[in-house]
Amino acid sequence: MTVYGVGLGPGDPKLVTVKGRDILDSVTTVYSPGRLSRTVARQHVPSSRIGDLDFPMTRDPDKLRRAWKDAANAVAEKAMSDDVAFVTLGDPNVYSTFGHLRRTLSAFHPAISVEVIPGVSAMTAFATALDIEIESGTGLSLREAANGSAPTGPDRMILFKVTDAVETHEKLTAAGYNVQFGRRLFMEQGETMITTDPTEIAERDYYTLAYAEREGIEQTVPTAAFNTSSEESV
Ligand SMILES: C[C@@]1(CC(=O)O)C2=NC(=C\c3[nH]c(c(CCC(=O)O)c3CC(=O)O)Cc3[nH]c(c(CC(=O)O)c3CCC(=O)O)/C=C3\N/C(=C\2)[C@@H](CCC(=O)O)[C@]3(C)CC(=O)O)/[C@H]1CCC(=O)O
Ligand SMILES: C[S@@+](CC[C@H](N)C(=O)[O-])C[C@H]1O[C@@H](n2cnc3c(N)ncnc32)[C@H](O)[C@@H]1O
Repeated sequence: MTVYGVGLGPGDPKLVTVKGRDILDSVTTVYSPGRLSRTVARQHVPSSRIGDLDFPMTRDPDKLRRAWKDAANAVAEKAMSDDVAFVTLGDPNVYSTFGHLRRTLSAFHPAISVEVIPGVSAMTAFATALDIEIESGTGLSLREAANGSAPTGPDRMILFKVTDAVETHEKLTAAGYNVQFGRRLFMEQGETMITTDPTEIAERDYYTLAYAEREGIEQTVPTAAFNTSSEESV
């Protein structure tokens, strides 16, 4: 049988894909790595079909390996007879626990088939919330910026896990970036926030992103000229 990795999108149950919802309807058990993804899954699945697994949020490699072996064993046992799903917020292949599950299954249970249903990642939800466009010809890098860190280099970056917005902002502006923050985007749990002022989101909240754009970069797409030309609109 199959283990489906289902991306739930940023949090709004209506942003779950039709295919993702069909899979959630069809499987016998839906596993989730945390409270928020479980809450979203619960909008589509009765609690009797939600599975129970324990995931430590730690950097300790021994603890992580032990927990993932236990989790993969439990999922694999169920998947001997049934199709099951493992949900994640956003997309399963973007900075997600699903990678751990897939690697552990392939190491210890190679016969189990795994299929991924993509989801609306926080990064595309963020572009929409900010009303920015990743124009043709431009690059965009994904980075992490936990605990006040501030990666630099690329012209445009989306930073995940911004847990100290004030310190990250200070470092990025010193390095020549303009920064915007987004918190709890397209989620029903908590208030959505978009701001350029890090003091408004000084309190730690894991569900925070930053968009950093190097000052002075130019738009190169042909239609950008319409914003400055004297051509008449109709
Ligand atoms: C250790 C730490 C370091 C760090 O962030 O680097 C870390 N998470 C931390 C905190 C934390 N995590 C979460 C909350 C909110 C709780 C709440 O409020 O409900 C808080 C609390 C807080 O921030 O206070 C929720 C959460 N996180 C992930 C998912 C699942 C998913 O999305 O798949 C969900 C549930 C989402 C849902 O509901 O489903 C996923 C990941 N978290 C990881 C690491 C990676 C795993 C380890 C590894 O692979 O090495 C991994 C796999 C990937 C990654 O994040 O790269 C840091 C420790 C604190 C510190 O010491 O600073
Ligand atoms: C472990 S990563 C999971 C990313 C997810 N797989 C995705 O594709 O969006 C968790 C980070 O994603 C970001 N994130 C996920 N959902 C979010 C949301 N609705 N609003 C703001 N940030 C979000 C936060 O930066 C959070 O620290």
